Amino acid sequence: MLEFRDILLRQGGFTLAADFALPQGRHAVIGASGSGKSTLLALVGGFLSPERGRLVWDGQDITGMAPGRRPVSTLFQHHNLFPHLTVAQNVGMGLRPDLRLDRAQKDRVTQVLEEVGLGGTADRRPGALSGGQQGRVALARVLLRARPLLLLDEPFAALGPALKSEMLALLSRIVDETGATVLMVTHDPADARAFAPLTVLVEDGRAHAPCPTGPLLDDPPPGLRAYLG
Ligand SMILES: Nc1ncnc2c1ncn2[C@@H]1O[C@H](COP(=O)(O)OP(=O)(O)OP(=O)(O)O)[C@@H](O)[C@H]1O
Repeated sequence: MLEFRDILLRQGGFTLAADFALPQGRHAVIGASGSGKSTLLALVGGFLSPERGRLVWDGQDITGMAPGRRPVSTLFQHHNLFPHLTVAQNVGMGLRPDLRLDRAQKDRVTQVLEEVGLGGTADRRPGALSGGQQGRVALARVLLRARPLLLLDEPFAALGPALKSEMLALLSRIVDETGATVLMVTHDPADARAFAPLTVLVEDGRAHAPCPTGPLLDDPPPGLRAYLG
């Protein structure tokens, strides 16, 4: 469980407040543009520090912990793949950034590439793959890191609808298998409905406690209604 205990984070003239607990499982993060969704993820990832409050993961205070030491992996919209490395090397970096992988680790890379439907692409470079395949490489790297907290910021926004729903289904399956806790920022209510039983609404600099996705989107509060159109 991830607890936001009386958090206040200041960024320029903007403040983000959060005071709730996030249970294990899949969560969408939804809210108008500029409401603070990416800021919330940056707080959990350790890239921004709160001026007040604590962030607690499974009873451990991680407020001051460096990003690389947190139990967190992040999947960004721009997949941050290294163009000069092969697919297998890009994925292997999830295990060891220096890429000194032993036999068992190399086998795990092969296995996770199979899982995301990329068996046979290990020796290619990202530039030789489609956008959807590149997204899967980034997903494979995140899965291999196997951190219990997964942050996704509009991860599949660039994909077509069919590929996107395929990736969301794959991600849901793997998250359920691993028992991870996920926060996924999305602008698409259909993605939130498909992926996340619970949604964190971010409204005017306040992140609200997660609530059931369907009812929230069926009857959104005025700000969210205006944003969703
Ligand atoms: N580096 C910064 N310095 C000062 N203010 C910032 C900075 N980055 C973002 N902000 C402000 O913080 C607020 C929240 O930004 P954030 O990116 O979290 O919103 P968001 O909900 O993710 O928006 P979007 O949906 O448009 O990506 C915005 O009002 C933005 O102007």
